[in-house]
Amino acid sequence: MFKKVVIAGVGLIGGSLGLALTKRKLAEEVVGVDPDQDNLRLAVQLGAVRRAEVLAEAVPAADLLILATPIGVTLGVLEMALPYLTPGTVITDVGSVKGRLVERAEAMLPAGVHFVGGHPMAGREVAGVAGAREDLFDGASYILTPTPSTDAAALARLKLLVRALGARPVELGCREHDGAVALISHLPHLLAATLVNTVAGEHTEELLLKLAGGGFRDTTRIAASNPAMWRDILLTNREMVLEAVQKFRQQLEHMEQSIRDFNREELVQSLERARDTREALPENRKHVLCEKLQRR
Ligand SMILES: NC(=O)C1=CN([C@@H]2O[C@H](COP(=O)(O)OP(=O)(O)OC[C@H]3O[C@@H](n4cnc5c(N)ncnc54)[C@H](O)[C@@H]3O)[C@@H](O)[C@H]2O)C=CC1
Ligand SMILES: O=C(O)C(=O)Cc1ccc(O)cc1
Repeated sequence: MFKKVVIAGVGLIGGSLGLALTKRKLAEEVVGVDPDQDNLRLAVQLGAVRRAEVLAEAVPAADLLILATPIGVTLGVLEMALPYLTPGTVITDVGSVKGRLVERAEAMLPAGVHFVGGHPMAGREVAGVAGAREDLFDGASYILTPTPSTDAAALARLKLLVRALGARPVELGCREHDGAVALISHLPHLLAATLVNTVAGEHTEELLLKLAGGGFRDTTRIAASNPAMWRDILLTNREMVLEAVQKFRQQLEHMEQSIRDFNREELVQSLERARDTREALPENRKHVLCEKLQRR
């Protein structure tokens, strides 16, 4: 499918892409670029990349460049790669927030080099290549964010790649993407962290954690994720996250009022609506929700 794939940022997501590309024979060679030498060595050992290179040697022969870095440095890495890019290279990223990234990337690229924004809706609570998994993207949605100037052939190649990873390509505009992930990924993260902190703020914290059963575990699993990554996500998608918080606050206040008023009908209506919506959630989340997988 690809001759040379270069992954800049061989962490959890970059490493998982490297493993999937290699194990599924989707690329002749996968090369890693990362300033963290220990992580890079481990990536080679685990087979996520065949070897490590620096951007200047890796990029010229790349037919696919995947930017899998923290969102704050993605554009900087692309800028550093600019002098080495050759026509025909397709570039994609995996960032959790798009903002103006795609617009800026498109504006800086030379003719014949094509950028298509990407975002796999799959992850784990651990950072670094040590947590990378070949099957991370199996059954997941994988968002692509084409624009009116996106090259149709580059988009088609990335859609094929996404399918070959076992994921389902979903096309969204950047703003639409950021609004959607604010509600279904960023807000849940914020709430999981807030829920844990609510318990952590009690003087009986130790007892409470001892008593906590599946409900607390299930609703707070993602609070164990990488804090630096989530800080970047929440601040980069600030506007959409604040809108989502506002919507959540309205729902919470509605529930609160039903309880205050002893309004049995309204309370059960809210709970029934939530149950029915939750039951209709497509069942494709083995990589995200399956506890067994996390323990492996
Ligand atoms: N962790 C998750 O569950 C998901 C994360 N993402 C996105 O994937 C991206 C990467 O996240 P993770 O893989 O979780 O993080 P990670 O921390 O596991 O990996 C990031 C890697 O980028 C490297 N890096 C930092 N600066 C670099 C530079 N200048 N050049 C090259 N490499 C550099 C780091 O050394 C690290 O190995 C983020 O943009 C995040 O928003 C997307 C979906 C899920
Ligand atoms: O929110 C989730 O479903 C996860 O647990 C994994 C995850 C984290 C960050 C992303 O940008 C996308 C997926």
